[in-house]
Amino acid sequence: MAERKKIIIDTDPGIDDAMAIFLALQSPEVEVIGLTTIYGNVYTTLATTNALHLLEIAGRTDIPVAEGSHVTITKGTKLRIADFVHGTDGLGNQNFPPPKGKPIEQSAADFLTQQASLYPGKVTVVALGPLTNIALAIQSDPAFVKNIGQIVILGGAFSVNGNVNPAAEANIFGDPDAADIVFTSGADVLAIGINITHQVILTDADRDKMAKSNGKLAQYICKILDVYFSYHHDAYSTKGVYLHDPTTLLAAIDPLLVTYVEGVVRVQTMGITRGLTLFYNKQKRFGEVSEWCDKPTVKVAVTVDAPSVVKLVMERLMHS
Ligand SMILES: O=c1[nH]cnc2c1ncn2[C@@H]1O[C@H](CO)[C@@H](O)[C@H]1O
Repeated sequence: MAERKKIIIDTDPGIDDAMAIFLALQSPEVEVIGLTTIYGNVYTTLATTNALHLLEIAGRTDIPVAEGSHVTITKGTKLRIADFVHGTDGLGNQNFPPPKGKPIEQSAADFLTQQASLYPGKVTVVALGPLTNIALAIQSDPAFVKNIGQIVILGGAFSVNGNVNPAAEANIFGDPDAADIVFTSGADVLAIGINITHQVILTDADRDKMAKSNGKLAQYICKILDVYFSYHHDAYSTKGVYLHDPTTLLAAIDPLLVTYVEGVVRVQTMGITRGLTLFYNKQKRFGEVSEWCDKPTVKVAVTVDAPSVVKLVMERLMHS
C-alpha cells in the first residue's frame, strides 16, 4: 500500500467537524498526526475540549491536540461564533462529560511549522475553521509555505452567495485578514467553497440509515446531528444537511472527487463585502499594476462528485 498521507486537521468542532475527524480516523489512506484548534463554531477553549473528547470517543488519545489562537490575526476579539448552527456546546447540546486529556504545550502555529519541517512536502493541513492558525504559521516561519504539502481549505463562496451574509462564507468571515495571507502565500492551496459543499447533502433518509447501523461512530454522529438538521430545516429549503467539513476532508484524501481551476484569490477585508472571496482567472492581462499582480495562484474547486462523497462518509462511519 502507498505511504499514508500525513494530515493535520485544523478544526472548530462543530458537528460537521466531528464527522470529518471521525471520517479521517476511519480512512486507511491517511494518518492523522494531530489536531489543531480554532474558534468558529465554538470558542477556541471549547474547540480544544471537543477535539480531545472526540479523540477519546474514537479511542485515539495517542493523537496530539494543539490549541490555537483565541483572537484573529489582527488581535480582534469580537468573534462570530456559530453556536446557533451547532448548539452551545458545539456538539448538538449533548453535554458530554469533560475529556480526561489535555492539549500539548505547543501552540497550533508552532505545531504546524514543526511538523511541516519534520516531514517536508508530506503534511497536508485540512483547515476547517477560520484561517488564523495557518496565517500565524506562515508569518512565524518563512519556510512553512515550502515545507507544507498542501493546505485544503473549507472556505469561501466562489460565484455564489455566502452563508453569513450574501458576501461572505463563515470561515473566511471569521478572519478575512488571515485568509488573504493564506491565499496569497504561495503555498499549495486547494479551496473548497460552499459553492461545492452546498451540493453535498446528507438527507433525513441517509441519517436514518446511519442510525440503524451498528457503527459506533455513526451512532454517535446521529445523536449530535439533530441540532444541525433543525438549523438547516429552518435556514435553507433543503431536506438534509450540508456536509461541509467531510467533503473537504475527502477532497484532501482523494483529489479525483473534485475538479478545480487555478487563479489568484484575494479576500475583501473591509466594508459590507468583508469576507468576500474573489477569484481572478488570469484570462485577461491587466495593464495597470494592482494588488492582483504577481500573486501566486491557488486551486479553487468547481465540481464535486457528490454521490461518491455522501456514500464514502456514510460507509466509513457505519463501519466503525
Ligand atoms: O449559516 C451559517 N452561519 C455560520 N456558520 C455556518 C452556517 N452554516 C454552516 N456554518 C458552518 O460554517 C462552515 C461552513 O461555512 C461549516 O463549519 C458550517 O458548520
